[in-house]
Amino acid sequence: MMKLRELLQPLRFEKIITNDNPEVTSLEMDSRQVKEGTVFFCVKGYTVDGHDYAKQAEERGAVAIIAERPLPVSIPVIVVSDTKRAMAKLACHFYQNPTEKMHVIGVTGTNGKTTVTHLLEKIMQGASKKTGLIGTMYTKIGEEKYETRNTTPESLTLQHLFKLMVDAGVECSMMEVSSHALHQGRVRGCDFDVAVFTNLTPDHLDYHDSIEAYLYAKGLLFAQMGNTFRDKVAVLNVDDPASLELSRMTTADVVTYGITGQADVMATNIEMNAAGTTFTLSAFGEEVTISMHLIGMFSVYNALAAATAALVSGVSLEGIKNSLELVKGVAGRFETVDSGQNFTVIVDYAHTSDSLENVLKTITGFAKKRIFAVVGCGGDRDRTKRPVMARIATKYADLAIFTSDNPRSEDPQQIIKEMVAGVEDGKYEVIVDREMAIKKAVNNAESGDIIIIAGKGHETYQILNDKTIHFDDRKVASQAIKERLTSC
Ligand SMILES: CC(=O)N[C@H]1[C@@H](OP(=O)(O)OP(=O)(O)OC[C@H]2O[C@@H](n3ccc(=O)[nH]c3=O)[C@H](O)[C@@H]2O)O[C@H](CO)[C@@H](O)[C@@H]1O[C@H](C)C(=O)N[C@@H](C)C(=O)N[C@H](CCC(=O)O)C(=O)O
Ligand SMILES: Nc1ncnc2c1ncn2[C@@H]1O[C@H](COP(=O)(O)OP(=O)(O)OP(=O)(O)O)[C@@H](O)[C@H]1O
Ligand SMILES: N[C@H](CCC[C@H](N)C(=O)O)C(=O)O
Ligand SMILES: [Mg+2]
Repeated sequence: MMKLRELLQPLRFEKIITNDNPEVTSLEMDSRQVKEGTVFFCVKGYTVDGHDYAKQAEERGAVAIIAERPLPVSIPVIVVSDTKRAMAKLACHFYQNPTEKMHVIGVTGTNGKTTVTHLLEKIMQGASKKTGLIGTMYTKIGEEKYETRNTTPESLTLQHLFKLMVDAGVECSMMEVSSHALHQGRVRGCDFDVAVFTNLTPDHLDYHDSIEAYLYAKGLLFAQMGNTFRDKVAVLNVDDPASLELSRMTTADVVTYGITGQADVMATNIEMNAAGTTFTLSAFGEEVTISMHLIGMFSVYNALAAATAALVSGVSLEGIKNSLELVKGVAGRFETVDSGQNFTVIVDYAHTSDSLENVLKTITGFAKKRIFAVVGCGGDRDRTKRPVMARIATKYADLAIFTSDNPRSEDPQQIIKEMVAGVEDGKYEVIVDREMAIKKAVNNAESGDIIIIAGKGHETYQILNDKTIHFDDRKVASQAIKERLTSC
């Protein structure tokens, strides 16, 4: 709680005309969440204009409104030039700059953010730190989970979550920082101690105008670490050419990791099989051998990214090894479904061309028989990845089954048509209904075959035009396997 005038103090260059000084109980940008004592921020969105909800906010008990123009309400309206900028600033002030009170690690990049933050969570917990985590699947404070709508929430939610973490005694917080969030300024005011870059490959080109614009958005995380030498560290993937550009955008110390290029933290002697991966991790003149359950070259990169961030955060190599070796996996990422069948079923969150190619290459490395790939592409998302993902699926799989993955407002048949346009060679079938597509793969698999069901991972829903239905690839696959086994 805070008085209005105190809340507005950080707005140094805005003209504030009000003599009122009510008690402020909360900050909201959604009129439907407004309560008695709320300060409501009017944000011009991609769908509607929050200024149109000022009256509703007043009726629900708002005590003041922050907006970009005067509004016909009887509570004070503070007119600012950019509501979102003011919102991030006031959120930090209202919640007492929580990120300055913890060690905060931000992770950005096209693929691997959820995995790296989860690996880091385990490593920091192994080092006896109380942890917080914000990302695609949930926000976690200690072991308690909170649902969030976006991978990286809007500043008001974000600062509130960080405040809850501080109150709960969290010492180290890991968060995924999406390019959308960076571009929209959702993380303004966050005091990142370490920023990690995983990789940059094409995605979200519906939102960002070009791959350069996409990279620029990612770069904001590193630029945002400030321009003074303050013990900040940028952890960059030396094997990804985008890292060079990112290093130019930051004044933080740069610590690199990699496999092929020369880096500060390296993985060598990599040996992989279907059960796990062993490699030598060397860093600053020391080395350890790590045997982890995660598989695939991309998992070695994720382990390196997490290990490097942990090292620069003060965790020992031995501690990192011990924690990484305990990790069984991350939900929905290369997660196997075992319901007593004699073939392998893997559910994975690959929803970009690069991630799909990575998982399929990994599977090809240990497949002894056929590979079935059940793949779809999201509606209202980057259309350029559709033909590429279909081409990759047919290149590596013996049979690709194209199906639906959250068609949202689009016609699922049309999405699949755009996928099919990319097929150059190889066998594919189209089964629009995802359940039927999974059943087809399960019913056709024989002993030793591998089915990869890609795109939805941990998701427990399918977003259709007019409704969202419950849908869990792991449950659907397990059910299909059981039905097949009982019918034999
Ligand atoms: C394109 C995009 O980023 N949209 C985000 C944006 O929504 P929007 O601009 O459409 O909001 P809007 O519906 O127009 O509403 C504008 C304002 O009016 C307010 N409003 C609206 C209705 C009402 O009755 N009363 C009211 O006050 C809203 O609360 C809001 O303040 O602001 C919302 C609130 O912060 C976000 O939840 C929403 O994310 C949507 C759900 C989304 O799908 N975003 C994706 C693209 C995204 O951000 N993804 C990244 C991850 C990507 C990745 O890692 O691969 C992420 O960080 O989640
Ligand atoms: N380092 C990596 N390089 C390439 N592909 C990866 C990497 N790590 C994971 N993947 C693939 O990407 C998928 C998504 O991984 P993860 O959820 O960790 O990424 P993310 O960056 O959090 O994705 P999102 O943008 O949806 O939040 C995995 O299921 C796997 O197929
Ligand atoms: N963070 C990603 C997740 C995509 C997951 C996939 N299942 C889809 O719906 O396209 C996005 O919102 O673009
Ligand atoms: Mg994620």
